[in-house]
Amino acid sequence: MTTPVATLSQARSRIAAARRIVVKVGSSSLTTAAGGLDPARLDALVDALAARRHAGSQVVLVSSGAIAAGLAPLNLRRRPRDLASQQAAASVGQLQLAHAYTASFARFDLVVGQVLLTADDVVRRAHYRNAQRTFDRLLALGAVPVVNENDTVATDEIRFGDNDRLAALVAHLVGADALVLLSDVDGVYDRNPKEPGAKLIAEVGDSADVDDVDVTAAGSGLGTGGMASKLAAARLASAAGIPVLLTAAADAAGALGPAEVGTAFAVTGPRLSARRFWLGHAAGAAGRLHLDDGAVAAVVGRRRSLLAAGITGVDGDFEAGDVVELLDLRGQVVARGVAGFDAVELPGLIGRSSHELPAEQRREVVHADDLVPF
Ligand SMILES: Nc1ncnc2c1ncn2[C@@H]1O[C@H](COP(=O)(O)OP(=O)(O)O)[C@@H](O)[C@H]1O
Ligand SMILES: N[C@@H](CCC(=O)OP(=O)(O)O)C(=O)O
Repeated sequence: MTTPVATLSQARSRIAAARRIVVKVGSSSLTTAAGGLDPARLDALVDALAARRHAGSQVVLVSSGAIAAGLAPLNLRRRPRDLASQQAAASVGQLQLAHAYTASFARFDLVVGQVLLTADDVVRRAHYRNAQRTFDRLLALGAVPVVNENDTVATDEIRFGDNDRLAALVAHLVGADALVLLSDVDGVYDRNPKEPGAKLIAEVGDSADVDDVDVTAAGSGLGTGGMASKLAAARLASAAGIPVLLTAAADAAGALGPAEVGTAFAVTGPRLSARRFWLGHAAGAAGRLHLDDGAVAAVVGRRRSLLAAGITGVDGDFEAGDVVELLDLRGQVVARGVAGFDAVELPGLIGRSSHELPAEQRREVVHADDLVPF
């Protein structure tokens, strides 16, 4: 169904008009049930991306499927559970993916560039600036960046965990105008879509509106995240000013044209500066600071710096410059920030007022400029 842009919801018209768009496709949409890439589906996706490119938009593709594509060549019958076997499968499958995209985009004289990222690459300021520069240059040169998690080197601690989240982070990193999540289901349903009577939710004004939706039904078994990780990614992007469309990969041509398919998420917050976005959302806090109620009120309520006097405990082995989580007395994460001290220095300082501390230690434990309250 094609609708004139003027009658589309605000989210849908922004997605239709987006100049720079990040599209994420899940494993289940690219592979056969037995494992191995499905060339027909991959080509159909690339047809839709190339059409959008030729209509004047810049496109960044976040593609899963490395692990699934590596199963058949390694004679693995199902997705392995242990990290080392997943990494081995991804190492084989990523080459197949890259080759398949290179050949498929070449049908349209489009060149692809591979970008493999770990969560660490986007949590470290110098790394994310490098990634940002690479994306910008690839796009300026007319290439289509094809992104995946760098599965072969990512350990549990530095994994994004799922590519839905990676896609939301990349959408912010590249300053995208829209994020499109393509899956094997054509949108968010009010319950397991396989249940009779399940209804598609076409528009989400505030992602809290879908907090109560049942997303526990398992997906294809080839992907990782399921619907819960897609909703979390949509929440992350829409809160940072990026509208999101979630639909089926089979509807990619419609979703990237002005067709009214899937579930559209309106933006719920302003664009954040790159620094504050990464601080708040990038994975991998290196430690935790426990705050008393007064410190929570100062940091979250009044946007003040965190001083040693309001800290009741310290966990983790972090260094000054690392990202840490700030927790209230009930154990809820209330903010994230950059530590101003190494963890080993803090036990001697916490709970003490500034005037009790030696001059060289009389400074903020987390400066307000380096702090993102939730
Ligand atoms: N409320 C819901 N609405 C839509 N899909 C849901 C819902 N709950 C569970 N799902 C399941 O989520 C699956 C999509 O997740 P997943 O298999 O991880 O996809 P992908 O490989 O595209 O990342 C769908 O196959 C669907 O069965
Ligand atoms: N990096 C992994 C991605 C795993 C993942 O998030 O899969 P999916 O849930 O299908 O998007 C791979 O390429 O297999």
